[in-house]
Amino acid sequence: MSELFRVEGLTKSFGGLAVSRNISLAMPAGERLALIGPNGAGKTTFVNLVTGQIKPSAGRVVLNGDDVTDLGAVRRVRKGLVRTFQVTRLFSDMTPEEHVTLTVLQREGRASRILSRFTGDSTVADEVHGLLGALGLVEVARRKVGEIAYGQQRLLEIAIALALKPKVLLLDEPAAGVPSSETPRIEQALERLPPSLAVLMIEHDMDLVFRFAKRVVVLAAGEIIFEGLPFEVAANDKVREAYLGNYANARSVA
Ligand SMILES: Nc1ncnc2c1ncn2[C@@H]1O[C@H](COP(=O)(O)OP(=O)(O)OP(=O)(O)O)[C@@H](O)[C@H]1O
Repeated sequence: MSELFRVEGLTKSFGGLAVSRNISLAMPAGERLALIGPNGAGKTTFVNLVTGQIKPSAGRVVLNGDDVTDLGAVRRVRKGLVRTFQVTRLFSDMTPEEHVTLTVLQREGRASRILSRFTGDSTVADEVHGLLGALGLVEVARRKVGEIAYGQQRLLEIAIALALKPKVLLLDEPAAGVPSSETPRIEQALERLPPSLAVLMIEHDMDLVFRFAKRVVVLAAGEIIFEGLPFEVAANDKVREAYLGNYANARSVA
């Protein structure tokens, strides 16, 4: 498939610490890419640079042929670059239905009318229902977020991200903090993401990485040290070295 998204020479330092070193990467539509690496490798920083939360000191971010490097995060979202966060950012007193409805209305530029006027809008309601259904959240659609399982909260974040109609979706550890009994639900939801969407997922759970990803990129100390097929990653000496420096247990990349 043809290229949808590309970063070129993305570079960032915090003080004297080089956290992104000349990172270049391209993704076609429909990509399923896992970005892995030891703690502190610069994975979240990479997502922050791509989505405009922070500015690079050098390099470019290109979406659909447009250079978006100078755009802020909100304008990048409108162009289709959407992320989720490592730690949930939801309102515990609101329901999943309200979260997704507000996101759809915001996308449509109608959020100022807020919830009072949307109730009769069956197009919005249908879209919201469809998104919640796709993520398996229909039964909890009208429960307060603070009362639903953490795995469901994480799924809600994906529903919200999808409500923004992304072209490229960056998932920062979608299974982090989720009890193992709930991870199959996350996996199923990831499998059902729209096929044309390009997805980059940061994840430490290697079982999930191997099931999800068609391609794996490994970052260590801000640099790409490996790019290839999932089955190749564990056998790569540079990768083993990078992980073994941080983890006593080689299973992390096995
Ligand atoms: N705003 C910041 N100011 C200074 N240093 C930062 C900032 N953000 C990140 N860092 C540092 O940059 C390095 C990379 O952090 P980052 O969170 O990108 O790594 P990561 O690969 O996502 O790690 P983890 O797997 O633990 O989430 C770390 O050493 C971190 O302390």
